[in-house]
Amino acid sequence: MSSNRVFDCIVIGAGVQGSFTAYHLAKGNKKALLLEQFVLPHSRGSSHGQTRIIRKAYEQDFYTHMMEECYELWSQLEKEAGVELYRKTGLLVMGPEKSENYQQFKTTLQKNKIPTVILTPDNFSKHISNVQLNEGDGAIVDVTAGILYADRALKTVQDQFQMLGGIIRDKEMVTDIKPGPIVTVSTTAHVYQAKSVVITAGPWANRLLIQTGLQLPLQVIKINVCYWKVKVPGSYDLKNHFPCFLLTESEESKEHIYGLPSNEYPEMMKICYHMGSETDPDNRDQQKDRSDIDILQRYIARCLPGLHPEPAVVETCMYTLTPDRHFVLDCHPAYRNIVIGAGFSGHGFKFGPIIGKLLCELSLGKVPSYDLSPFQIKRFQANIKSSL
Ligand SMILES: Cc1cc2nc3c(=O)[nH]c(=O)nc-3n(C[C@H](O)[C@H](O)[C@H](O)COP(=O)(O)OP(=O)(O)OC[C@H]3O[C@@H](n4cnc5c(N)ncnc54)[C@H](O)[C@@H]3O)c2cc1C
Ligand SMILES: O=C(O)[C@@H]1CCCCN1
Repeated sequence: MSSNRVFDCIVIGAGVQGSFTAYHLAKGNKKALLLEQFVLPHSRGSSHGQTRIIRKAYEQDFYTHMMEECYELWSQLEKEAGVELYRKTGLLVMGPEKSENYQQFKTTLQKNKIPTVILTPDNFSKHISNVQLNEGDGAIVDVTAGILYADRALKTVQDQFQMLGGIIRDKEMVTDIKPGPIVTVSTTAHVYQAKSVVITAGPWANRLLIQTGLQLPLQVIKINVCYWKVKVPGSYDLKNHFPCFLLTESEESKEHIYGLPSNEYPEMMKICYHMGSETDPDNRDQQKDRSDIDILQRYIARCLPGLHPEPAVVETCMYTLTPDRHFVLDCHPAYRNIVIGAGFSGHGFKFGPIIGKLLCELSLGKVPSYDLSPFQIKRFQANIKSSL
């Protein structure tokens, strides 16, 4: 095989996780190829759109710990590329004061000494206008949180990868993976070989993994990304320091509702429901369920009086959920040189730089920088399908 088809590592899928993995490989002077089935940039996976939330507020300590370094890596990338990717806004976490989930957020923030502000029903409206705090709800602000400019971040990391000598081939769908000490990867255009392969295929992960005899318990869901028009200009604006928010549960639902200050479209706030209906990633537009939008409408009419309770714009994105909502970051159980990054369960974007670093370490056979036991495949033992 000609040397321009032979690599140290091939990364399959140029979403946020694959792009950061490729970038870390190139930074470590590895010859890396990043393959993408669609023409870049595209909006058919999980990493498109202008914004994502970045936060240290989490229910589990291990995510908060990873975010400490991750903030530094985002900032390094900003400096390296001379591009602004993060804007601090704070994240207002609200939820029934006595509920387990709200208490987990609060405890993790406080235990890890993350800068916070606690709001009480008495001083809430002095700090946050145009939001009705549910009766019995607590409110705590993760001051470190903010917005990541997602599309810009994706382009930046792909550009940096190429500047470091990395190769991206888009419009090349991987059609076959042949495991072995040297892995052979066939696409719709060529055949390549590499010492290791990283699969970061988002909602299509199981489609690729089946070729290696493995199926993970992943569920792909469609998210309606809704933008709501403000009644009074400026009232939920980034410029007026309106924060991101996350509601752990409400009268309307046990699932999170979350929002970002108006930014991408003038005077529209992005508010979404952290759940959706199962979909086939190639036919996601056929999934027309809008019960999530009904839940949002009811909440907005009740608690966000400055918004019209009708979505003005609805876009589409997908989550790939694991049963416990924790990521999969592991080597293939039968082939140690095939590494899997999957199941980011609707909260993986902010971790891109650290996930890229970890997947790169796994692909090089190095000891990973963090304890990856929460992310191992063997936790699914009971519901894993394998023909191995
Ligand atoms: C509405 C919404 C809001 C979110 N909000 C947040 C947030 O606020 N904060 C946060 O941290 N995270 C958030 N997330 C989650 C985050 O965006 C995802 O976890 C992350 O984008 C997943 O990235 P990925 O690289 O795994 O998947 P993807 O972006 O889907 O990338 C996978 C890529 O693999 C390619 N591919 C698949 N199969 C093949 C093949 N056979 N050959 C070649 N290429 C292939 C696909 O085309 C795709 O480009 C949100 C997600 C959604 C949908
Ligand atoms: O990862 C995040 O920060 C958001 C929180 C709410 C649900 C969607 N993802």
